[in-house]
Amino acid sequence: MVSWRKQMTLDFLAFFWAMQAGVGALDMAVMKPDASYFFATPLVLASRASTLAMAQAELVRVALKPVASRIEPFTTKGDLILDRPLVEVGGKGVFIKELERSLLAGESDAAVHSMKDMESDFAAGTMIGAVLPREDRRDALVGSYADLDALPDGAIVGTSSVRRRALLLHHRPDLRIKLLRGNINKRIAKLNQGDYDAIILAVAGLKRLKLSLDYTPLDEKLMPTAAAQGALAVQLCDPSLAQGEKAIRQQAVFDAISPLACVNSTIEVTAERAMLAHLDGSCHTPIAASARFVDDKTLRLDGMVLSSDGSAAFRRTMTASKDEAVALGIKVGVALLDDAGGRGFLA
Ligand SMILES: NCc1[nH]cc(CCC(=O)O)c1CC(=O)O
Repeated sequence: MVSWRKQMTLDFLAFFWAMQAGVGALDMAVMKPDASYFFATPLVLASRASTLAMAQAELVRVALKPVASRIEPFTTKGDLILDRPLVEVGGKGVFIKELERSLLAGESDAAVHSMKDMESDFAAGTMIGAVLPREDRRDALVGSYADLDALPDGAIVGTSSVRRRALLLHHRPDLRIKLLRGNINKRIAKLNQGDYDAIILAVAGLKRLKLSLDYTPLDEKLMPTAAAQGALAVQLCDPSLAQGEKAIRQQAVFDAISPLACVNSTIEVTAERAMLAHLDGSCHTPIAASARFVDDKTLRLDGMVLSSDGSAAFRRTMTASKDEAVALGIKVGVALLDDAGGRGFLA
């Protein structure tokens, strides 16, 4: 097998020869071997070790073909501490930091994340190489009840998300919300044991794990979703900051990852995350942000902030050109803060 470095040289020589001989761009495209030649060793995808994270990383691995890649699992702090709400363990970053460390240390080439779990600012020197086509973003009511209205008085509902808790209590103050952490299979096992009447999980996770169980996707009018829910992000080192051989490999990684991007999903999550960043990226505050295209050029962003017990809630919907996703996110964020009477509302 020809090493990728030697192949680079050969490719350059071929290009040089083609320039000299006046071969057209079309012929060059045909001469160019497939992207997998860059990797003497396969592209290493870092993932959390949970079953959902591994299934998501596998989606990226398959999408990357013909570039050869393998998945390297990492156990994160968020996976180890399961008896406390995420906000107490250190917020969303607990799922991400170990993967970022592996990227920066050169142990992995790219990291696959649920974008919902990424803070607004990630490790310096890294970037989002691609946001994949988004899965169904809705929350699901899992269990034998067909809808929130069908839950009996005082029913015990499992979730550890401050947003889901606040929204549930907003609609049904009688419900008893009980902490539920751990990977999806453990959560479902706890439901089946009878610890809860129902639990809330993301539809995206259930679909990606191909779990066949009873669930009802919840209407987004009642349960607006978290920023970037259902979106997968691939994070990598910014190749423009590297030097020498590292830069060559990081550029090859970038070139392999960037075609996986879905433009519309990227624009949606950009608006949602801009709103979240303007309000509070810490996930202490219940915040929903969900953007959708209303036509080819126009984006509508639905944003909501609630008090943690759901008794107070503010919601705004605005539209803007798809080229102004960040401005739209900030505009909705500003309006919500104004409605809520300022930053004092954010816990
Ligand atoms: N914090 C856990 C988490 N992060 C992303 C998902 C679901 C997959 C997605 O939103 O893409 C989940 C599980 C859940 O909310 O049920």
